[in-house]
Amino acid sequence: MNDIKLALLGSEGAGKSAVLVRFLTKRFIGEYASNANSLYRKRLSIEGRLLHLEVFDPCSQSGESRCILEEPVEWADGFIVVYNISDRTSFLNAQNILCQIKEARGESCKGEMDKMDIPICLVGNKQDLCHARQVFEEEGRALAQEHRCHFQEVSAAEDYLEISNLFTKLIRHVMDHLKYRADRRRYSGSKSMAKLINNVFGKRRKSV
Ligand SMILES: Nc1nc2c(ncn2[C@@H]2O[C@H](COP(=O)(O)OP(=O)(O)OP(=O)(O)O)[C@@H](O)[C@H]2O)c(=O)[nH]1
Repeated sequence: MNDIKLALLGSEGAGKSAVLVRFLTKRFIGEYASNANSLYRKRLSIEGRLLHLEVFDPCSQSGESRCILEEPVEWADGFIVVYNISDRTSFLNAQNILCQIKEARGESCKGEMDKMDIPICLVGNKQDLCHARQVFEEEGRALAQEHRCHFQEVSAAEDYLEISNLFTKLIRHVMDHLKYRADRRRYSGSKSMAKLINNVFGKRRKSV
């Protein structure tokens, strides 16, 4: 069984827990405990493969500080960065978080990236509050393009299908990313083994 680890990041009140609870239970409760870090587990099957999903929903009550990010960025295979479309500050914070993920993973914020990008989905939540919109959908899409990540506007209060689809898309990307990294490790491992064999036996073979 494959283990997939996701982390939800974003400003306080952006709706991280609401998005996650919607995905896990199909429900919108309205109020969510936000004074502790939570780790949710779910078993699911994608493309016939049984997966063990873990999602980290960090407590963000202590503000927008960098230290909240450090643990989940190290731990997670993929990220859901949530902002509230009716709160521009949360969008600016999402922008910072995207940069911090890239920096922590050793990639420049906007520069050329690896062929296989870090699996991230930027989510503009609270789409039902479009009368109070402070962030245009195009801005979210442009930010996602700049960081080469998925993008989706949703309403945890009203949608299930879009939220479920975005999780599925991200999990598929994580599966591809993990496979890509494992293949690269295997390839560089066999390359250094070939080099070692060459170093040990290569010269002797020449002199025979
Ligand atoms: N109208 C509307 N309200 C939402 C939506 N999603 C979440 N909320 C409300 O926004 C508030 C914050 O939601 P949470 O899910 O607790 O947000 P959070 O990002 O987990 O917050 P912290 O745990 O404090 O970081 C709650 O009152 C939710 O009911 C949405 O899609 N639409």
